[in-house]
Amino acid sequence: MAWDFVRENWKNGIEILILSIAIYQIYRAFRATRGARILVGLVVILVAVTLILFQFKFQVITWLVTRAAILLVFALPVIFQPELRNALAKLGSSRLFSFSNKSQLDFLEIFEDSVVALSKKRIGALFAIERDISMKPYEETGVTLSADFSPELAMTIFFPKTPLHDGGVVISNKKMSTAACVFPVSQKELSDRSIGLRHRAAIGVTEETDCVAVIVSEETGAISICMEGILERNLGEEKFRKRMAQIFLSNDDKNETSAPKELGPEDRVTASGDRDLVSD
Ligand SMILES: Nc1ncnc2c1ncn2[C@@H]1O[C@H](COP(=O)(O)OP(=O)(O)OP(=O)(O)O)[C@@H](O)[C@H]1O
Repeated sequence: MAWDFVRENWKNGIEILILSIAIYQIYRAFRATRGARILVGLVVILVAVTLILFQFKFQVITWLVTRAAILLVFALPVIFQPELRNALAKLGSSRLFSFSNKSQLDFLEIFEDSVVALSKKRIGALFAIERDISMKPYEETGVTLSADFSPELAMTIFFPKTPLHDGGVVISNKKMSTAACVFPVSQKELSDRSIGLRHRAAIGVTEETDCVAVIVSEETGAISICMEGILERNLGEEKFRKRMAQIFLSNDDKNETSAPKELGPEDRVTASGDRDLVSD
């Protein structure tokens, strides 16, 4: 009996499973976005109205609601325009910036050291490391540098009251491409009201592109990483370096990554030590 039931309905079971996974994945992708709230609101109104109409059988209102539901289908791409744009851009792009060789690994190490030095000196900073999606629209808001990354330059740019310290630095292909860039400030309602504009700009730019933002808080010196609009705050030095390696060093680079990690601290190019530009 039970076997017959399974034989007759296994296809329905698989269908339900596929649909559940798809709906859950869509929910996961969109739950933190502004569009999700609008959609939930619309769906709740639609379900409530449908239930009322089903109960009372109002013909004219039923006709109107059915037409409105069709309009909703056309409205969805507009409501989810930022999310769709992001998803399509990710789909159509290829990986241009992966740390796959020694020079790139060196860059990562210098970058980490610079961020740690900025943190120790409590110099507020915001970096956006470009990956697959172009950051051109944000680069256009800033001042072109096209300079090799160096701890000295990072310090000079973000040193308070200098002309370029306001805004973010875009790092593209291991170079500091632009400084003083204005990033989109996230519209997401943040539970933590203490999160200021620098961190919100990091959330905003990583919501719009696939870049990795690294933030140093001027107030506390805390280092944070932001990806896909998710902020990982107050990472200590060790955790910051570990997360950067996890993000940028893919599995097939393991052999190359292990070598520099074995170097002692004296072998590293540090922003403090010899290269100290700004006194504590
Ligand atoms: N849209 C933006 N794009 C890039 N940088 C921005 C943007 N808005 C603000 N900033 C930067 O953030 C600085 C102000 O930071 P604010 O104190 O509001 O933020 P915060 O997240 O609390 O950071 P901190 O912990 O460093 O104080 C500005 O001086 C500017 O350099």
